[in-house]
Amino acid sequence: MLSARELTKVYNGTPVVYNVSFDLQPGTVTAFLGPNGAGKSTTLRMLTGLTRPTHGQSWFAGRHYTAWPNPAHVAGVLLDASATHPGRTGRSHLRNTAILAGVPTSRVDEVLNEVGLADAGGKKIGKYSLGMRQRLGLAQALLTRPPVLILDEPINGLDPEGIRSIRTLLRNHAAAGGTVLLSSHVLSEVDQTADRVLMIGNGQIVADGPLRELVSSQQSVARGPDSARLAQVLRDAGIGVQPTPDGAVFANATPERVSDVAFKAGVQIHNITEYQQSLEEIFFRLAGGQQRR
Ligand SMILES: Nc1ncnc2c1ncn2[C@@H]1O[C@H](COP(=O)(O)OP(=O)(O)OP(=O)(O)O)[C@@H](O)[C@H]1O
Repeated sequence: MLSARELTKVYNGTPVVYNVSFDLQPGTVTAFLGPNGAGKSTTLRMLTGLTRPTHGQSWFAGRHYTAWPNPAHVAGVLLDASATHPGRTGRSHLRNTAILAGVPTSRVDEVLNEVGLADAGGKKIGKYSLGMRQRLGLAQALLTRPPVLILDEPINGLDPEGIRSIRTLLRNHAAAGGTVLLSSHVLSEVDQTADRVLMIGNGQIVADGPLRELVSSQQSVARGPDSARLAQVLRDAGIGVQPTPDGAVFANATPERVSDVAFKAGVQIHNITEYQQSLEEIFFRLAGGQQRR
């Protein structure tokens, strides 16, 4: 299990990460979501010992990352995909990393294959596209077959096929009992990948929960033969309503409440569904309104 307690980082008197706590369980993919500058990278750097917290602690299976004799075997980390020598080939970069981590070099071709770089292993990293560098960073993180993956924006720069293959890879890692924490500032990137979302805004966790719970709303979209009458009876019951462009009624109440009110007023409803908030809407509701400390 990966745990963080009250992780806080203060730069020049300003907290850029404040009181961030979570526990991540094996078998799960967690997305760490927030806009640019929200504090995602700083948190990941604190977890992996690259930045010293001003306050708070974190543990991988009971010990801080850097307290493990060979941390690369505890967690595979991708923090900055550009931190590689451009004159080396992808394969030679991974071979060096494998030797340092005590991994047989036969693993290098395996992992190049896993991330879809089998044909590019002999090419100089300087000639790699951003997406290829992301894949190489991921290959490096996977080299030791670590139980935990900590990935900063791993999907950034990938084409749709790349996104699909990384999603599958991360889901498979979790299905095999691994723990994945990936950051992103693009909500749609993680909506088919993550079981759980930790949203961070201005350095603080603003939401934490399964994706399904975060997207559920207390709002409905109802359709009936007489939308104007339906809207009127809902309004009379104190429910905020709005017509939708396609002739339905958007109501600020659960489908159960809307159905009850309409039934009592004798107004027909043909179809009613809970309104599904997009991740963008949730994010801006929760994080967008936060004031900087
Ligand atoms: N070494 C540093 N010194 C001073 N301020 C820093 C330092 N590192 C990060 N910051 C500031 O901390 C805040 C959080 O940055 P961080 O990189 O953690 O955000 P992020 O959510 O990862 O954003 P991005 O998606 O842009 O990488 C930003 O305002 C950033 O300018």
